[in-house]
Amino acid sequence: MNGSTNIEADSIKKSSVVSNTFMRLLKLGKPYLGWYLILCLLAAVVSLATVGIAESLRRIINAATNQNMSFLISGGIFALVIVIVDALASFLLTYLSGVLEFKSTSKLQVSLLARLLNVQMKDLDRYHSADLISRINDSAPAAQQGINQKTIELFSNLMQITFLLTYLLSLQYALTLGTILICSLVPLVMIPFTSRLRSMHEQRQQIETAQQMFIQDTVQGAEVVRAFSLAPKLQNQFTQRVRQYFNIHLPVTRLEAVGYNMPFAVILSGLLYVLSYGGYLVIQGRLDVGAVAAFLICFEQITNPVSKLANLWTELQASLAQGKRLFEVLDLQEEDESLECNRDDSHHEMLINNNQAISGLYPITFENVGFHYGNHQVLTNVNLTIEPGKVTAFAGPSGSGKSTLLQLILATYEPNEGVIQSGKLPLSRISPRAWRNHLAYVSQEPYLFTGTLYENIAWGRPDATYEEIIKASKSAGIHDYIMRTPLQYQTSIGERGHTLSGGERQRLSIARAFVRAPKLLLLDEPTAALDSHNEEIVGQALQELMHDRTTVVIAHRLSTIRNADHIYYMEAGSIVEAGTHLELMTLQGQYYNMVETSMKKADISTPVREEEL
Ligand SMILES: Nc1ncnc2c1ncn2[C@@H]1O[C@H](COP(=O)(O)OP(=O)(O)OP(=O)(O)O)[C@@H](O)[C@H]1O
Repeated sequence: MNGSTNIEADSIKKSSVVSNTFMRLLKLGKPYLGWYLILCLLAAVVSLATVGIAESLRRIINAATNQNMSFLISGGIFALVIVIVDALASFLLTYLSGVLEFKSTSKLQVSLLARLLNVQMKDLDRYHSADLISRINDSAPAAQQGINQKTIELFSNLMQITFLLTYLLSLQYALTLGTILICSLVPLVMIPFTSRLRSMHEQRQQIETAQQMFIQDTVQGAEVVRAFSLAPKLQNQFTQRVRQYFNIHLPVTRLEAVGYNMPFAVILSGLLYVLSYGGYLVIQGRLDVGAVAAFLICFEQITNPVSKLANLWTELQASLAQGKRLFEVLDLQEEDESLECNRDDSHHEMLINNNQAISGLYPITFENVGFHYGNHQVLTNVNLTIEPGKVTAFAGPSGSGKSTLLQLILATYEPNEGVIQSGKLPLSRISPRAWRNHLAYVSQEPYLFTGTLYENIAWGRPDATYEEIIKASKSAGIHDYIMRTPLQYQTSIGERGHTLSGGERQRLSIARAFVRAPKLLLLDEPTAALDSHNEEIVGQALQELMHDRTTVVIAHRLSTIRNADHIYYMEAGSIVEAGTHLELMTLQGQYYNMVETSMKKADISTPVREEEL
């Protein structure tokens, strides 16, 4: 009993999701109502022309049968006019449909990407990048076409059926009724296939996306694949995935093949009916030969849209499946939408507060901050202050939560407990976009975009002048290198900057931070992955960048930590020690142990480092 109630509730939920998706797909077409109107008008002209062609055929055949030359000529002229009108309207219909399809799809893709760029990071974390790419590249066009193309098709098919049947009724009542009966069987034979196809389309899409993710991971991890000789294993895995895809694709193709072809059996029996019953009516003297020919033409012209209508339903299932994927992303909340604004805040007040808060004049404070990724508690009861104009460093073992803390300052994630404030204003009430406009972030592994060296620096501040870009790259110590490349600032750096060394990539990202001239600088140990030579060059650039600027730095290198104004030492998501380097060394606690261990290591590898400390 309980089980059947659950099944019923499930199916009600599913059908409401389907109807909801359908209604939302329809709404996507709202801005293009004018286009639809023109296209429907053209579709109506094409449908009328089809009737005109059947009628001209009837006239020509009857004129020939009755050996009437003047009727033959007028029938020919009538046919010619109809053919010209039909050709013109068909051309315009196809062309304008294509333009509309491009316009509407690209607009949808743009808004989908805009949404992805602004959603909360915790939501983005749930998706694989290949899945998101496929939602933009595949789901958006398929869902949009399900509305644009299919709405026009639906209208033009219905129109064609109506005009043709009206014309046939005017020719012979009984023969037309039989035709209608046979035609109505076409969609009926499709019904058993449609609902099964919808769920199978969804499954197939999921497997397709998983395959794309696999390919993307394999291609991006090409170096590791080669280094660990993973090719045979991955090939094997991919073969299994292809087989899995085949296992779902095969029944879908079989169902589609039966579903699409069933109507043709009905159509053939219909033609047989028109020929035999029409022939009988001619013998009886109740119909002329030209009318039978017109009936044959019209029957073919009616069954075509009728079977298209039936297929339309099947195709709509695929569009609905894609629409569901599309709306899932479009429904994700944007960062600014989650801003905590109460009714007393006027927009103006918020702006003033924001500007004050992000002016870099106020300390950033954490009060009892806690954070978890899903169920994984990463930060617990964190209390700290980041003083303006000073360098605050975070040290601690790997996994203690330093990068996560930096992400909270970046407002990439929101704390689950406690509050982070800039001055007196909680970060949760500042627009993340406005907040980030005034800060720069340099990570351990800088992300570079496909493009030129110039473009990659300019991402720091797209409106920067050429001189500012040069100055920034000089400060970051990358200018000389750039000038040695073949096209200098216009040299392309390949996908994610793979043509550059680690040090060059890092200096480029520091130049990006320089050009931004941020009020708040966040550094996630940018020298951690560099050798000692590069570390020195990048280190000098960083010292200049940090000068007189509120800086938060995650430091593994002792040289970076030692120079900080204030140090927080973290363990297992909590701050266990805080103070200056000297204070913490005097304390002889965890920080002291870390320094001692590092010095011993440095002693073995590079004696110079000992002097640094
Ligand atoms: N996006 C994420 N989703 C889930 N868990 C995460 C995510 N990012 C980090 N973690 C987990 O949070 C914990 C803290 O990670 P975090 O990167 O903040 O530590 P860290 O101190 O910066 O480490 P490291 O010094 O090695 O960079 C780790 O256990 C990590 O596995």
